[in-house]
Amino acid sequence: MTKKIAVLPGDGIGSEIIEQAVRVLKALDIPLEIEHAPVGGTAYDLHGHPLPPSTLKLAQESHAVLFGAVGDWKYDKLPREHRPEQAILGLRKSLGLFANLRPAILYPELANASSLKPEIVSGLDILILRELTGDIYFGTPRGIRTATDGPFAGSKEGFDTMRYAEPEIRRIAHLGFQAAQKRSRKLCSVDKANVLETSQLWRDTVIEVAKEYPDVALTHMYVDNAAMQLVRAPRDFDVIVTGNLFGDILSDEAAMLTGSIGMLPSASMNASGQGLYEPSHGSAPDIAGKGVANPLATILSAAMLLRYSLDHDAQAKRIEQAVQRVLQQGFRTADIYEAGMTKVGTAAMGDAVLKALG
Ligand SMILES: NC(=O)c1ccc[n+]([C@@H]2O[C@H](COP(=O)([O-])OP(=O)(O)OC[C@H]3O[C@@H](n4cnc5c(N)ncnc54)[C@H](O)[C@@H]3O)[C@@H](O)[C@H]2O)c1
Ligand SMILES: CC(C)[C@H](C(=O)O)[C@@H](O)C(=O)O
Ligand SMILES: [Mg+2]
Repeated sequence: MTKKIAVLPGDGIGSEIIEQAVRVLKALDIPLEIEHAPVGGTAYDLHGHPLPPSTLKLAQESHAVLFGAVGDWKYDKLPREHRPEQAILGLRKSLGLFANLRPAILYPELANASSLKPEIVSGLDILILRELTGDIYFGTPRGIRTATDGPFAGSKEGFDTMRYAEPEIRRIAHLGFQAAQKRSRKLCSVDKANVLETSQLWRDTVIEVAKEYPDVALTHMYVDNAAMQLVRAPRDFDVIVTGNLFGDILSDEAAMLTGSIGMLPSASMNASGQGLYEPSHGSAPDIAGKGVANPLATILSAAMLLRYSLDHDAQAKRIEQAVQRVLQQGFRTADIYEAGMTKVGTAAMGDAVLKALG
């Protein structure tokens, strides 16, 4: 049966990197119906909304969404609901994409590109499981108001609400334990339970859920320590489960262990297996339009799409092996370049992956 894929390139480098991932998908001989739609600032300019109803409808009707990136500094002065980032947040919330998988894997060929020394990072393979539809990202009330008490009464104050419901923590915790069972049976839950009530409930709930997974070794770590341990001894981690905000920050940190944020793919899944696949990075306005962005995180996200939403594990592996092959052949975009390698732009990296598919 032909599967429908919604392709939402977005802003900045979004269209450059998505183009390469779509070329790879089309080269696989899998019957796919691929439909593009505008999102983010691009959609705001066209339709006055970063997530137009037609784009949301396409995403809802598709088996999977392949997403580029959204955002540009030029929209920073818009009211929040019109900003490009609301598109990705809106898609996550509307599609119920609560589980965000961000695998940080160091390809051996990039050992010198990592921000850490090869002896600390070689063989790195960790999975950050980030809860994606709760936390301070979506909690209400939020806003900017005049403070009525405290030393700053009378001044403007910004406020947000961090919140997690117990079932919300429970469902991501289950996925964390199940992911750990398929790997090395180690799960580290990251929170800030020494300060935050939300985190206390998080920790208590994860401990409850752990009773159903006696074969998994559960540890807990405060997020500040986790940020430190990730650069001190990253291989001590296997699966990390954490909330939306901490997961956002820790996954960018983990990306640099793999050589570049341009290497970190992601899958965001809902309860019925529908997924949105996107690189973990943003629209990179500083390099947009120059043809130099690394498309590999997006190409690897397309591999995750095949694995998790279309059940084409063999084709997913084919892409992952092709990526490894181009790295072995010495092709490097600027972000992972080192002397002696062949520096290529976005499209030439796409060409190399296509060729390496075999
Ligand atoms: N899911 C998303 O769409 C998403 C994710 C993160 C940030 N953003 C948005 O993107 C915009 C820019 O944010 P930012 O600068 O903080 O983060 P960013 O991830 O866009 O860029 C951070 C740095 O990484 C580099 N970089 C990112 N992707 C790269 C790639 N594929 N190849 C080579 N270098 C790459 C950039 O050039 C920049 O120097 C903002 O509007 C932000 O809100 C969107
Ligand atoms: C653009 C922004 C809303 C998004 C997030 O914070 O989740 C991004 O940083 C990410 O990691 O996907
Ligand atoms: Mg982020």
